[in-house]
Amino acid sequence: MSQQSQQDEDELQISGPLLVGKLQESGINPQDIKKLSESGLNTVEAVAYTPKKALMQIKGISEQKAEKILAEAHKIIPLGFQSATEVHARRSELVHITTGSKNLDALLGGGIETGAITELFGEFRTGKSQICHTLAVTCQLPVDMGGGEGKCLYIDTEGTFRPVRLLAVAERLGLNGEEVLDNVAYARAYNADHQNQLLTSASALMSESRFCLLIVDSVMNLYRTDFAGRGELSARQAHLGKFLRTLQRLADEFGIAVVISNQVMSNPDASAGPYVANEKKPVGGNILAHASTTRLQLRKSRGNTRSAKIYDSPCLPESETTFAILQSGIGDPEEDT
Ligand SMILES: Nc1ncnc2c1ncn2[C@@H]1O[C@H](COP(=O)(O)OP(=O)(O)OP(=O)(O)O)[C@@H](O)[C@H]1O
Repeated sequence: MSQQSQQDEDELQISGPLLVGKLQESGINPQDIKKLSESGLNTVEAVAYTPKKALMQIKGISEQKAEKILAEAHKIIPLGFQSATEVHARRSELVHITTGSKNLDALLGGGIETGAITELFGEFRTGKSQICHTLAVTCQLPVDMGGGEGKCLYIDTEGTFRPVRLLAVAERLGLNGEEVLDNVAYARAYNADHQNQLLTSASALMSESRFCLLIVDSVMNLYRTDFAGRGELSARQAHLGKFLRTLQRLADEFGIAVVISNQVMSNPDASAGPYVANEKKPVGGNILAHASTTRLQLRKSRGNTRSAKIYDSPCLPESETTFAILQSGIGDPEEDT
């Protein structure tokens, strides 16, 4: 093991999630631990959050074994009630990752929240992918500079990932371009099943070193092509639900920020819901709406300026701001001189 990865592992063990191997000390046998880890359950937290039924779907894990594993995991990770004071103290430690734009950060209460899913939706060219590229770099900054001091995982479903855009952001921030690229783990997803499977590899990577951001750009693209037609809608939503639950689990387990971009479609029933007439709404239905902690709507404005509006958030007001897409990544309109 290299010095760097040993250091990463030590850091994870001190402050981060507990690796699933810890269950061996509780009497779970190493073969069963290997099976858990091969199914994407790389931490004790992941095991503790998994329902018994799902554990029993792992080949070689019987009901009795699943009960024993869960009982031991719950001894280490208690899932009961806690006081609001404790919740408040934990939440005040949450890190926010800067978007590169002061306006956008202020709108988001400091930046992109870790431990949660943030959805960016809007028409093409509204800046969704550009925000993702900028975040892949800013997340690597120290916490006092608006970063999360961690690496980034980037799942690209559209083939629009461009490392050269990361280099431009790195240059602006005075970071070493080579190191910045090394800290981004990239995967192109080719179909909805593959997109789902990539989360298993993502979980394994996150249990090896410190990641603080997972990007999926864009979340619905492959679902829209793999599940065409109304007849497949319920199968699509079930598949999507599983994908989003895993994303949320990873956010909880590793304390990472999850950012998903999403497309929009014309709203056939403009009178229903909060979207006014002629406005396009995000795809993915209620399942996606409920899975996203914060939903940010992006719109095109003049030139390289874009507007962003909080559409749904548990604690942010529905306000609006503007930002700019610059050669050096996301910034503010006034920077563009
Ligand atoms: N190097 C650059 N410098 C400045 N602006 C750029 C640069 N590269 C791309 N842009 C601008 O970014 C915009 C595209 O944004 P982005 O790729 O984030 O769109 P999107 O919302 O992800 O759209 P889509 O749904 O098509 O993927 C375009 O207006 C383009 O001009």
